[in-house]
Amino acid sequence: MNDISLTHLSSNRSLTGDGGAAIAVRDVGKAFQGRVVLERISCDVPKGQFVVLLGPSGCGKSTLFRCLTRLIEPDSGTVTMHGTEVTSLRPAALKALRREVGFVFQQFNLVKRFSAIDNVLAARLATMPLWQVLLRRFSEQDRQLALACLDSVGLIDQAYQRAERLSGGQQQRVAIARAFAQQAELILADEPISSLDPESSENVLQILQRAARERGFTVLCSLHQVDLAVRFADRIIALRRGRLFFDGPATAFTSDLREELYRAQRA
Ligand SMILES: Nc1ncnc2c1ncn2[C@@H]1O[C@H](COP(=O)(O)OP(=O)(O)OP(=O)(O)O)[C@@H](O)[C@H]1O
Repeated sequence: MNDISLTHLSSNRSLTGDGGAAIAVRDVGKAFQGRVVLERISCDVPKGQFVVLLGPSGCGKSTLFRCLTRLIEPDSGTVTMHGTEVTSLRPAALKALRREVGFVFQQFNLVKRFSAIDNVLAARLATMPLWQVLLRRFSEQDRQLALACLDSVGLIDQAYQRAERLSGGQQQRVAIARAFAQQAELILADEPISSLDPESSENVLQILQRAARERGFTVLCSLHQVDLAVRFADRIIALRRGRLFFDGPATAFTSDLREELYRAQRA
């Protein structure tokens, strides 16, 4: 891999880590038709860490996830990302902020008939002038970056394969490579392994973990698999019935707490 690609593979922030929060959530509340789904949630996602959001089905994970970039509008509270208060942004600024976030979805959201590299290059469209977009004229530098991103998820040999011919795990890795190519500081991965087999799941989580540890990305990822969360995450945020249940290092999320989190749901 050449120098250009290596340079561009890190997120824009310093790898030394300056502490502080990439995302600060303060007193966020949300109700649907009068039913409270999130109750005054406050938590931080520290810069450069791999943070997993956990909790039983229906506890409000997706709602909180979507409130972060206002795909769902919170009723109250504030969300701040890298010092910008997301909750007070006007539509154009909000749109620009969303472009600074690498989203990874459960269903990959790839263009199936495009090759892996073209899907990754799609991340560069927002930075290109319209005429280049229309002609799909990507610069050599963008192509090198896309190849480097595919290489970093172990898919360099599949770069010109159509997305629809790749396995689910491979497609999710292309989606992660696309988020890398965006050079966003923050990756939000909403249940990225829920449709993958165990081996592919571990592979994807390893890639996200390395993105934080070795490249300085901040990664927030919602999961259902507690064991994998404890194994891979630096930090865990757990919700129970719309309230914050746990927010701390993964090593402090004991088996008793795990039991309690899910017992509460059954009660
Ligand atoms: N648009 C909506 N309108 C009404 N109720 C909603 C809406 N979105 C979510 N809910 C409700 O809010 C609660 C929390 O849903 P949410 O999807 O955030 O939970 P979750 O923890 O992500 O669940 P899962 O793990 O099953 O995906 C659920 O009871 C759900 O039915």
